[in-house]
Amino acid sequence: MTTSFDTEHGAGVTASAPAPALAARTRGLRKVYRSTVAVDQVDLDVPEGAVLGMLGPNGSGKTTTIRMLLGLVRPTEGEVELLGRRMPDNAQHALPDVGALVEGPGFHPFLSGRENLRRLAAAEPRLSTSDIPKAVEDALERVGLGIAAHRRYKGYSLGMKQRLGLAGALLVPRRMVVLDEPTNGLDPAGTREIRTIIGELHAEGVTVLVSSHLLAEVEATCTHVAVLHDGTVVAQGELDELLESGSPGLVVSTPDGDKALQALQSNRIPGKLTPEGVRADLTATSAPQVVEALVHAGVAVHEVKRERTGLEDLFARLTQRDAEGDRLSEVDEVKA
Ligand SMILES: Nc1ncnc2c1ncn2[C@@H]1O[C@H](COP(=O)(O)OP(=O)(O)OP(=O)(O)O)[C@@H](O)[C@H]1O
Repeated sequence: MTTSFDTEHGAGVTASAPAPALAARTRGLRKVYRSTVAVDQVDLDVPEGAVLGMLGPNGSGKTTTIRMLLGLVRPTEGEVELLGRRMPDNAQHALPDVGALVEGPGFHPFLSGRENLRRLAAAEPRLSTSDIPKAVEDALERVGLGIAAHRRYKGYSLGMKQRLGLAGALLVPRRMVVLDEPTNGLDPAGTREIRTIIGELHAEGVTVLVSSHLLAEVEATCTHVAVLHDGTVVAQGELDELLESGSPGLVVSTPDGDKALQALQSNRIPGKLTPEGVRADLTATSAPQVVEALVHAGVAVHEVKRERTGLEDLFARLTQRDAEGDRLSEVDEVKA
């Protein structure tokens, strides 16, 4: 896929297949803090309507990337486009459509959650004064903070602070919501609620960018993933494709296991018997070729599925510090 940077409209120009519309993207993004390279050569694509999970070890550059996307930090080099607008110069046009929960939202410690949210709501260009009370109550309810809304922010637990930050992001309908570690400090019930809210936003067509350390959460909630390591993106794309790319195996359910294995062998496809049928190795062949070989041999194929690795395996392999060569070859595979 070839892309170009169209600052006015945000649409990628392709020579061949049409590019997916992108809610956010970066090209050659780099941020250097004195001697620390926090982010380097990051080309991130966040497709419209996706729930993209940004994963990476501590210090891999997730927060810095998010802050540059939102115009909170100016890149040392590179370009950022958010909802078709160049950032940070067009922040005032892009940001009203973007709800964000980033580290350390500036809430006032001696005001209640509700009062803090009202102050935030007053600064929302899309909210009229008369709509503020309802918008605030709706957002508090949505994040499960209704009962504690009268209490001072100062006395909130970390999880309650996270919920209030999330309420601020959801004060008005958004085209995109950016959540930096939203489950930080939340108990399992709170984590489940965040998952539900992300699911609701996705169903409404809102693009969600969420950074997380919780791989299981990302696997359960995200359609897309970007893995960062040492400030660079080592893999990105659809979650299913990334998971499948790590395991070149096809699991075939069939009552004719022996016949299937024979068919694989006569087509020089490595395979083995499994309880449900056979597993064909896809290192040197494709899934359609396996199916064709089996069907041609008269094997009753009931079900075919690619083997998937867990996100945890994929993440470990991509971010392994002592396996640079392996990591790079896998990235090529993933991007191919
Ligand atoms: N304001 C800053 N000044 C100096 N160095 C910074 C600053 N912000 C980030 N860094 C450094 O940049 C690197 C990337 O940090 P960043 O917070 O973006 O990573 P992260 O992936 O979000 O980490 P975590 O998962 O721990 O939140 C780290 O080495 C960090 O110490």
